[in-house]
Amino acid sequence: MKQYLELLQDILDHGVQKEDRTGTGTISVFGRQLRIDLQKGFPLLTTKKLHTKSIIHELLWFLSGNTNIRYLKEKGVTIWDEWADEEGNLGRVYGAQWRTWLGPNGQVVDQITNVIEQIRKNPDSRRHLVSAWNPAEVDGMALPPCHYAFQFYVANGRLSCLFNMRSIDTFLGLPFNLASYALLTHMMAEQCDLDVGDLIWTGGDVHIYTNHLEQVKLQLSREPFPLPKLVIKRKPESIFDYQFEDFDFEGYQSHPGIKAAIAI
Ligand SMILES: Nc1nc(=O)c2c([nH]1)NC[C@@H]1CN(c3ccc(C(=O)N[C@@H](CCC(=O)O)C(=O)O)cc3)CN21
Ligand SMILES: O=c1ccn([C@H]2C[C@H](O)[C@@H](COP(=O)(O)O)O2)c(=O)[nH]1
Repeated sequence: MKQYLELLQDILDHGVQKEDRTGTGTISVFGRQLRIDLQKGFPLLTTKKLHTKSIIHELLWFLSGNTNIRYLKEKGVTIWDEWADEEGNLGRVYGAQWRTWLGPNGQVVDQITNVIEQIRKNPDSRRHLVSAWNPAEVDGMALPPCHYAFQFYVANGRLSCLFNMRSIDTFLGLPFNLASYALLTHMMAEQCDLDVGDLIWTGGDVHIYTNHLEQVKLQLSREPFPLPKLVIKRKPESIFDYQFEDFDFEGYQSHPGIKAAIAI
């Protein structure tokens, strides 16, 4: 994850001060890309301890199509609490767009099922795309999608994934997002009988909140450990049947966690 640490340094070196919606203040750069070879290990940060439980449950929750935080709360995951209403609803965020995109004539589009079917049947297609950015529904969401679209690509028996983010909380959010899409790529690859290839991240407004600067410097002072290996213990019937217990990050060695306030 040298690339991630280089990105933090890049923002420190080139970022401009920018006010933001949350009133916290950021330093920000515009337009960056990271490329991670998933054959070389699982991209879980080692320069601070990451809460893998939150990452796995959030992804399973997206895949289930659910947009109420009840499931997360039951699992002890609190990362979406601040954005939910009194009933726990977030509006038609990620899960709803991935699984039940609503078409003009009342049709319901399951983008995840469709993309898997297409990867299997027509691997060379250049249309393996899932979009969470639904302009007609953005106003009803607690937070418009930050990771708004992703695309798969098959070559030499390997599945690669490119995901796009419009706005990136580089210290708190991005380590979660990288691990989440890496996990999704491994699951999709297993379901399509492919190996994993590259994970490519593209970012628009890539920022560090000004109240994360000390934490960033601490992280940059640490020496990374070797990356862990993801073990998926079984191959379920479908992408929707994975359970938390199916995943193990073998050999995950990290520096201690670093506390930071989330900008709301
Ligand atoms: N400002 C901001 N940054 C984000 O990354 C973000 C949002 N807002 N809003 C929506 C979701 C929620 N996400 C979050 C929310 C909290 C943590 C966080 O506090 N992480 C702690 C551990 C918390 C835990 O897992 O229980 C960390 O140290 O990584 C991370 C991502 C990602 N997204
Ligand atoms: O998965 C996520 C979700 C959110 N973020 C960050 C990016 C921004 O710091 C905020 C969203 O604020 P906007 O004003 O809507 O851009 O949340 C993230 O990094 N990853």
